[in-house]
Amino acid sequence: MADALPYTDADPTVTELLATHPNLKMDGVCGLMMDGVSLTAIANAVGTPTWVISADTLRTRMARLKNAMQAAGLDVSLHYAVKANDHLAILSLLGKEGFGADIVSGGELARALKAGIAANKIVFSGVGKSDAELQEAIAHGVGQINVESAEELDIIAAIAQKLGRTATITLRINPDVDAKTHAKITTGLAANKFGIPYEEAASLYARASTLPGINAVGFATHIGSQILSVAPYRAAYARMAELVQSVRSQGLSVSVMDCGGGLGISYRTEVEGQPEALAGAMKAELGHLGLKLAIEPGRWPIGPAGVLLGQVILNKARGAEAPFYVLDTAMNDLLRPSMYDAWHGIVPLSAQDAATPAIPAHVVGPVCESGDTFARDRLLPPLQRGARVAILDTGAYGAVMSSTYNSRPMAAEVLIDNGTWHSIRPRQKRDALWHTETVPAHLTAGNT
Ligand SMILES: Cc1ncc(COP(=O)(O)O)c(C=O)c1O
Ligand SMILES: N[C@@H](CCCC[NH3+])C(=O)O
Repeated sequence: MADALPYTDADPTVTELLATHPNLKMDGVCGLMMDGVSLTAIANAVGTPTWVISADTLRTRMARLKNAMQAAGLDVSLHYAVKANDHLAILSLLGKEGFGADIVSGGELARALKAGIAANKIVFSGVGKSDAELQEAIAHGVGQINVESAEELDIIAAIAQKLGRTATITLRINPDVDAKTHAKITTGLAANKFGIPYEEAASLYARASTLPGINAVGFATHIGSQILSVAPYRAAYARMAELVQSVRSQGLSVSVMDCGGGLGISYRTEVEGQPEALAGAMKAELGHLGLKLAIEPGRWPIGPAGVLLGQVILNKARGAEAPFYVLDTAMNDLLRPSMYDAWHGIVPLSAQDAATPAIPAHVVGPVCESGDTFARDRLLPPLQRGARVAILDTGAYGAVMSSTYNSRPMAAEVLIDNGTWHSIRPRQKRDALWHTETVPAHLTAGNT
């Protein structure tokens, strides 16, 4: 991993994008294929917008993370960050492979348990856990709760005692390290809401070690997301190592270090974060301490496993200006471009379209917001009404961040596993948009 963000201004071509996405191939006849399955065939069968996830990609990337840790000689448990993509099929797949889960809410706890992930393989993170969520987690016997504040520690101790249980905890420490990522997804700076201030960590750990209802086993840190450089990880882990040593010198026992998630992927021309480099940083800074380590990857394993299929509703020409390609998918489906100005590759499904010389265009959705823009001045072939595209790297923080804004139903979801595709969520029906809403009797139609 390079230590400077390796962005360039030049956008990758379709050929370059396909070269960095081994699960995608352009077939001269069938068009864009994922794991040997025609994405056009899927769009024909279920319509658009549709999320498509490659199970093989997810398995391969989780295996690479695991192997990287093992090759470094580290004892590391992998807890997939459920927030990245919480579909039951995904969690079931990961549960079957023996992975644990990192959760941040009662909803994610329920999903992970429903998918068959054992409670003792679940880590409960999250800056604000309600009493009800903590009770549920402790009653189910989750493996570890990452405590975010002194206040929360006392709340957990009280709930555990009331339930007659002992809660195994780590303290999540804010190491005040800049992860050099987007400001909205950096979490390890003192100004961020996450974690316990580094300076308070040792004394709070000493207190936690004496609290009834609490089994304090160590520390956790998570400095942000889409991290491309290894340097911030090393800086954070070095600080955590110092903390472990200082706490141990007080005679306290520390056996666990949860190293968080955050490894970044290549959306545009970035060099993606390398699991082997992450393992190297963990080994260099923490390897000598005899700790049981954990990581919580979300984006890295599943981001590149997914695409979002959309169709051009209109090619809105504007004379000499770049045209607007208005898709049938929008910011209510994929929020990342509107929220973070995120860059996602856009590839036509038709080989013929993909081979046509590109012109600059703006790719937008139909939602009534100018921010509903997937790409500005993107070099793309002229795309006519009805042309279909795949928006790349949408497996993480895609479907999970969707809404029904503008009364747009939730998109369909498909999983490709071992060369066969499965519908894993039908497109939401129109009347499901309001099926939980009630209208007071005096407002119903016909009432004057
Ligand atoms: C505590 C915690 N762990 C893990 C993750 C997963 O991060 P990522 O998807 O970047 O790997 C997050 C999200 O940033 C998080 O807040
Ligand atoms: N939602 C963010 C990542 C947040 C990570 C969770 N702490 C994204 O799409 O990049």
